[in-house]
Amino acid sequence: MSKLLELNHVTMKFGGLVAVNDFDNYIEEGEILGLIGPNGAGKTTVFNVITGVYVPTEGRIIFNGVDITPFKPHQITHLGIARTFQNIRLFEEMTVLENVMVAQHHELATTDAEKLLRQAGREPYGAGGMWFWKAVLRLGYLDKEKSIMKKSMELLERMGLAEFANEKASSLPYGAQRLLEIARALATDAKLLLLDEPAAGMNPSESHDLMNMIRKIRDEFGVTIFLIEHDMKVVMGLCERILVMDYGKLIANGTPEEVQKNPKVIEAYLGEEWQNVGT
Ligand SMILES: Nc1ncnc2c1ncn2[C@@H]1O[C@H](COP(=O)(O)OP(=O)(O)OP(=O)(O)O)[C@@H](O)[C@H]1O
Repeated sequence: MSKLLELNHVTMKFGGLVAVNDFDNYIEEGEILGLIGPNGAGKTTVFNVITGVYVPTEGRIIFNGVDITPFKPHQITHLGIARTFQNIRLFEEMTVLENVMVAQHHELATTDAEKLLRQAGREPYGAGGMWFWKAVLRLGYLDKEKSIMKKSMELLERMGLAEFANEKASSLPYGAQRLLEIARALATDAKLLLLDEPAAGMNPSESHDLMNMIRKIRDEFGVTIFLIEHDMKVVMGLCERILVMDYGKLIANGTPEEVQKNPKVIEAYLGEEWQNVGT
């Protein structure tokens, strides 16, 4: 297997606070990799430096052989890294289908529509610009719209969300909203999917379905998965390898079995209660 993403001695400081401290690891192509650790350990900051939200203070990030360290978020999305967030970030007023269609905005943006909107002084994807995309999607204003709609419907079908296509995103059950976020990320043709606490707020049956869906996405879409998760049943049952962070530092790297037995991990994070979880 080849390395899809490498983090080479990455450090991220916010003033005096070292949120990520000399993080040195990699993600193999096709892997389902977990990132765990206590609150404030630096997990989301790792996602933020990978996706270009922050440029790391030190170190390099290599994706598919390309040094993406200084790249802007939209460039990184374009190269094939997509993410979901801890708190669901859907366009609530749009339908499920429209949410997936808008996520392909880098395709829409190849037309003059975005330029037009910028000239008019409006942010294309901010609240003010949303009316515009809604109109574009509804009216079939752009030539590409039909193929984007077809691709979006196929994606919804594969994710088991097709029955909700014309419902408002906010009307979906919670677990389905989380799946819709993943569908949106996949719509960008991502090679690497970063999932920030995908099982947060899910009941046991929803998180069980989520695990199956994530495996299916990896197998059928050929996507590599890197996920942050506090639900140990999900992490231990799903991930092939797990990285553990504490106070910005990587303290362990191994299979679920290895990580569960690691005394440093038990002390920093897992404690006693995880032992009831099993694998
Ligand atoms: N933009 C920022 N400015 C200043 N400090 C920040 C910033 N982003 C994160 N931090 C700090 O960096 C540390 C790591 O935060 P981070 O959100 O990465 O942790 P986490 O492991 O994802 O935690 P959780 O499990 O609670 O989501 C925290 O102390 C946080 O307050």
